[in-house]
Amino acid sequence: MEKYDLCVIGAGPSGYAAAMRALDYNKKVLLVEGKKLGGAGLWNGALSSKTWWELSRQISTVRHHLNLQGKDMPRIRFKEVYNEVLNATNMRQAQLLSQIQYAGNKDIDENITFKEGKAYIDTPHTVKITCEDNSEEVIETEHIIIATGSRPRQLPDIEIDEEYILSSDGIEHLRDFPKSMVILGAGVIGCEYATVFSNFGYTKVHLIDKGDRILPFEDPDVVNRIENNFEKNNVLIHRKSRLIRMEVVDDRVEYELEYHNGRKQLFTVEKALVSVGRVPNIENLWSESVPIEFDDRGIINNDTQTSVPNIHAVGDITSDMALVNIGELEGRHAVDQIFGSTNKELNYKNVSTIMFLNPEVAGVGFNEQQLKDKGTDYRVVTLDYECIPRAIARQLTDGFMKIIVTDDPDMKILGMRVVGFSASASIEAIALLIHMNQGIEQMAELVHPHPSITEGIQECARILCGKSILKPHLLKEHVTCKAWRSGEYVDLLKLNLIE
Ligand SMILES: Cc1cc2nc3c(=O)[nH]c(=O)nc-3n(C[C@H](O)[C@H](O)[C@H](O)COP(=O)(O)OP(=O)(O)OC[C@H]3O[C@@H](n4cnc5c(N)ncnc54)[C@H](O)[C@@H]3O)c2cc1C
Ligand SMILES: NC(=O)c1ccc[n+]([C@@H]2O[C@H](COP(=O)([O-])OP(=O)(O)OC[C@H]3O[C@@H](n4cnc5c(N)ncnc54)[C@H](O)[C@@H]3O)[C@@H](O)[C@H]2O)c1
Repeated sequence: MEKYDLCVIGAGPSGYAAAMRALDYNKKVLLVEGKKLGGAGLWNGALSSKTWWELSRQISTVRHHLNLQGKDMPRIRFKEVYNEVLNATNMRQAQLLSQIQYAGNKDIDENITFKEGKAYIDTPHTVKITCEDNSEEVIETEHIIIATGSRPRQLPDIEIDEEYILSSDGIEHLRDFPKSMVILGAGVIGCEYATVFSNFGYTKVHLIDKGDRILPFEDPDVVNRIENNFEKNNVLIHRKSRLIRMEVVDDRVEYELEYHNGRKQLFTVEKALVSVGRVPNIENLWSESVPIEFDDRGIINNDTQTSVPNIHAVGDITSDMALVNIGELEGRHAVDQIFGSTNKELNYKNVSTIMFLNPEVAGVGFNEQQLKDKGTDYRVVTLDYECIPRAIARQLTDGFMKIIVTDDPDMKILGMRVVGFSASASIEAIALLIHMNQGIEQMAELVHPHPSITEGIQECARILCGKSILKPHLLKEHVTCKAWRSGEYVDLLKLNLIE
């Protein structure tokens, strides 16, 4: 029986990051993958959907410029776009694979073996691997990391056939851009694909959520901007209604809504996408002799360690945020816990996120909604992209940024949201300041390159410090500065409290 220091089950971003970190400790590592190296970090997931988004943005921009000149856009074929998506995912997979092949070279100290097959934990120290040809192998290991990820959640009354009613795993089964598509679930995946399909311009998108608004976890000012742009782009957002049924009838998707006033309405579209969250892949993973505790949100763990001391769980298989950066963080942390001497606990307070919408939305730290729920007072400054020279030069002035700080003289940064072009790049500086538990003074004083989007952040910081170049009381349409105190907003500009 082959023996390893560590067996990592699942080669998505979390498992891959864990395996690579174990090499830093000169350990003998086995990485097992049941489907495709890269997991949802690449396939039907993060990289593929972002490539769809980037391509859809380019097409939408070209169409806009051609329209301005009174010219028609040539027809873009689905298959050609799909091939570009495939090139991107293949390119990334080849990189990941080449690292493994190099590290698998027995002549070098670091040693990793990659096996394709379904892993099953027989005992806390033995793992059975079943290959596609049904051959089986059992290996022995000191430690195990479970990184088997998640899959789309299904609803009991709606059958996903991946032909007419799709999950996010089925987008690539499409043969052409559908003329119409309803998206059920207006969370991150639903809104990102609504953006992609409406950007390409061939699909009339309908959007439904069980909540009162799209992206229910985001602040209303952010959501309003995204909703307005959806509607400008011909997306139909169903409001004040609930879905009664959805089924395939005569090769089309029929769905019925009931509105708050009791009225019912029937719609027919070509395709449907169901994006109502994801569920952890915990089935058929361990035997009864391995008492791993779990609930319907995933494997229960303490700082990645499961109820079986030599078995850790990381990434989407746990109930923490389902993101590539979180999976990688957890994968690396688990290895440090196992082989290192760290006693630092994982910290999710300062996670940067980005949603690929129209425009993109980046965030770090708390939003206003979360702080209000916690009962925390704060100050918040917002600045329109129309005040940022780089955005003007790019003619992408649709957006705004807001910085949220503590409501005291220290003005420690609590969070930030940026809605607009290059949003993700601009939050990094703020993420660092939060990490360092710093106030905004540093940001106000730095010399930023010009023209850059980060100059907008600098101006926000200066507004809060009362020393801005753009005087907020003279630019009231583009700048707000207020405090949330004891359950209501106080306008800091009106009261002249900051200048
Ligand atoms: C459409 C979509 C878009 C997304 N966009 C983003 C984004 O922009 N940014 C972001 O940060 N996150 C994004 N995510 C989330 C991100 O993809 C996941 O959080 C991330 O992939 C989780 O990584 P993981 O390694 O934990 O799991 P996965 O990526 O799901 O990988 C798990 C792997 O384990 C394998 N496996 C399962 N069971 C077994 C077994 N028994 N034996 C062997 N192997 C097994 C699976 O085949 C899979 O390859 C997106 C997700 C989706 C679906
Ligand atoms: N850019 C990114 O970082 C990115 C992109 C895509 C996915 N992801 C990750 O993948 C995860 C899963 O994405 P998701 O969009 O599937 O989940 P989600 O939790 O973001 O959204 C699910 C949506 O479905 C709605 N919903 C649930 N049940 C419903 C029902 N019966 N009828 C109608 N609506 C219903 C919810 O109200 C919610 O708005 C995300 O939480 C995120 O962690 C991240």
